[in-house]
Amino acid sequence: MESSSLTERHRFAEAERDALYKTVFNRRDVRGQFLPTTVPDEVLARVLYAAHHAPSVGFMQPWNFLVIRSQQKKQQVHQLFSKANKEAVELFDKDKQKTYKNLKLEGILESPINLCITCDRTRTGKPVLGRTHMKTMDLYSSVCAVQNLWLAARTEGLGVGWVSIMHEDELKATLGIPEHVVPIAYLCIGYVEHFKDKPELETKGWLPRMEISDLVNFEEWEGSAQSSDDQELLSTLAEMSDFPTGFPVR
Ligand SMILES: Cc1cc2c(cc1C)N(C[C@H](O)[C@H](O)[C@H](O)COP(=O)(O)O)c1[nH]c(=O)[nH]c(=O)c1N2
Repeated sequence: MESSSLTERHRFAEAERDALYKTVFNRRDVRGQFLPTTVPDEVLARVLYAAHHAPSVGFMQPWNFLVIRSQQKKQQVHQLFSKANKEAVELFDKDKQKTYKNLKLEGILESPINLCITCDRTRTGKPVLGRTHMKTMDLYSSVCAVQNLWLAARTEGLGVGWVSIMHEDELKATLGIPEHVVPIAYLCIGYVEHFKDKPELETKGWLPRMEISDLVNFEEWEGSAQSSDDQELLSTLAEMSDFPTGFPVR
């Protein structure tokens, strides 16, 4: 078989690829524009099912999905956020504190669904294939589930906001999460008035997006380009950064 047909064989059609990249580049962390509109259960089921098809170390599938709809439970979690957020602001330099205070960093009460994605570190017993040496791999597996859900939600027109400004032990106590289970992501989910074009932390001057070509190295840490292929890759990446939205697919 010719090499060109080999490379084409498994590639998705252009429109399908565009749809995936569009999803990636238009996904946003949403905190502020939630609508109270109910999320139909079949939509929620689809994004949860997408999360459940994430990769996991040793096929451990360490995740659980805690769906929170009651305003009472949301209030309790919101209190955890408020307390931790007051502590958090003090940790930044004085000049950054003003910007910090102007950021909305959660949408716990306004979003119709809160979701806690967890990692059960004992899910398939010991040892776990692939976690024998790098012990945090189960945690990363649950993060993969979060990302699957986040992307699937974007295609459904659902906003997702990740809230991590709270004490882990307090969140566990509030949600009744047992000792051996780690809360990975507390997410606020719902339909939104609009999706922003860029991260709010970028537009509000917290931090800029870095140049990807500054983050790619070769053969070893801080290794510079070795070959013309390496150079080519770097210049292609540098050109991509020229697009205002990060990519030409809109
Ligand atoms: C592990 C983790 C934890 C958090 C976040 C993300 C991730 C990956 N983010 C969202 C984060 O600020 C956001 O992803 C970046 O600013 C980039 O913006 P977009 O996600 O591209 O819109 C986030 N945002 C926020 O307002 N409050 C928070 O507590 C957190 N926590």
